[in-house]
Amino acid sequence: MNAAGEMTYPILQVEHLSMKFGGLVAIGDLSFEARRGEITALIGPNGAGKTTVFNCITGFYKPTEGMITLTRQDGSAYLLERLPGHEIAARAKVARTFQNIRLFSGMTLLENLLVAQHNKLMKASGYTVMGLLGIGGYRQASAESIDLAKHWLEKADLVNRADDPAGDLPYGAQRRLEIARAMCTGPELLCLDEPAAGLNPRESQALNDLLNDIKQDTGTSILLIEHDMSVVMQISDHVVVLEYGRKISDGDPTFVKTDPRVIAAYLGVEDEEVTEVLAEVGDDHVIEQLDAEPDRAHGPGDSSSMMAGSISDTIAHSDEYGERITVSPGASRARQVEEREARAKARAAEMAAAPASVPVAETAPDKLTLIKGIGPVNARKLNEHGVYRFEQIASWKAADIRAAEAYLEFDGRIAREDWVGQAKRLVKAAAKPAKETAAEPARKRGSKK
Ligand SMILES: Nc1ncnc2c1ncn2[C@@H]1O[C@H](COP(=O)(O)OP(=O)(O)OP(=O)(O)O)[C@@H](O)[C@H]1O
Repeated sequence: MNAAGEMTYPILQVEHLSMKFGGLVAIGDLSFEARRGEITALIGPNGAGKTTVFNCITGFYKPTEGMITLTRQDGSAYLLERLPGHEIAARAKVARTFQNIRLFSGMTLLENLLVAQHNKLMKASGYTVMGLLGIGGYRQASAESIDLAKHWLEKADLVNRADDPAGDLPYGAQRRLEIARAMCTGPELLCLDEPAAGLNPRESQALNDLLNDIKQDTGTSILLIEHDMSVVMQISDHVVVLEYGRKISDGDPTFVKTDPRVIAAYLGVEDEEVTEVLAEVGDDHVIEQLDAEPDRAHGPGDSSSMMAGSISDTIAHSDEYGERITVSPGASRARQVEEREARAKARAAEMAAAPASVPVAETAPDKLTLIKGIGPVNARKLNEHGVYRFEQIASWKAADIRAAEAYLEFDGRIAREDWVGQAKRLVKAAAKPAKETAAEPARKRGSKK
């Protein structure tokens, strides 16, 4: 309910959305809302499932499970997962842009915006040649379309180039033209897939201005996928963060920016980078939270990355080498979680108590930070638990990895970053010069014979 006492429904409600591609679960039990008249950003690392969510909303994919409800200003509601793609645009009034610019590059800017209004013009023509010749409402509709196109060219700061081919525009201007074209369809929800990708700071600013204009002047709600945090943080009213197809944070930009789950999981950065981000944020509270136990209030906490919302499926993804990675066998059953954590803690304690396979005192410890993914903070934590050597990490079995992940609160990350493989390679590299040195005299002796 708003201040005037009217019921206000979110424009978009995504409920328990799942999308599977064969055995791969790209989205798992995702729920979030986009509020009317606001800019909602959907962010997350590469492969988090953002574009898949867009594709489900705009009818490119039919979700495996879940419900996507769009409620228009007049109160009419549409279940988008049941509508054919073209009706999502025409009836539910959802428009979108793509990660890769899709303009008619040989047509002028004005023509691009008129083509976007093709459906409206054809309707006005009554689908007859007579209509196209100017009888009936066609002439008026055509004039209105030109006015609308000019209006959006002005808003996008492109009116001076109305008669140039779209392909001649600089990249940032092409992005704005795409948005202007989408606005010519009169959407109530505008979905933008990485509109700031490849823009320089000046172009990013022009984009921010255009999106703010759209929000303020037309009341159009915007759903935005974006990697450029300067855009996200400046213009969004609400941010939803995904990781591996699941929601890990949801709130206003200030909340999300300082959410340890986002810093640790979304940014997926080295410890030192996390520390830098925290230093920038200047929030001791966040640092305390990172050191503390998972925050159960924000999710079932079945994993150390503290995903919000329960999930009944195993989430799996391809890594960069095309291998499947199981992210988390999700279950919001607290008991199971506690048992698993207790097992992991016991294993971590065993690891700490067990004598290191190489006596630490005899040689200097290895520089664990050479393993990608281990920063100084976690190297210290590992040292505290008796792990000093690449050899120790190289010999980790699945249970050790789980224990270390539980201890470092790095759910799935150690496996994903293949610390064991990295450690093995480092052990091998360290052994190499020694072998070569040993082989050298033999070779020399051989050559004398
Ligand atoms: N059509 C498809 N068939 C099979 N797998 C797919 C398909 N579309 C997406 N995926 C997989 O789903 C997962 C999510 O992909 P998606 O493109 O939605 O992520 P994203 O968050 O948009 O990533 P990026 O930021 O890199 O664009 C990835 O593992 C991807 O490989």
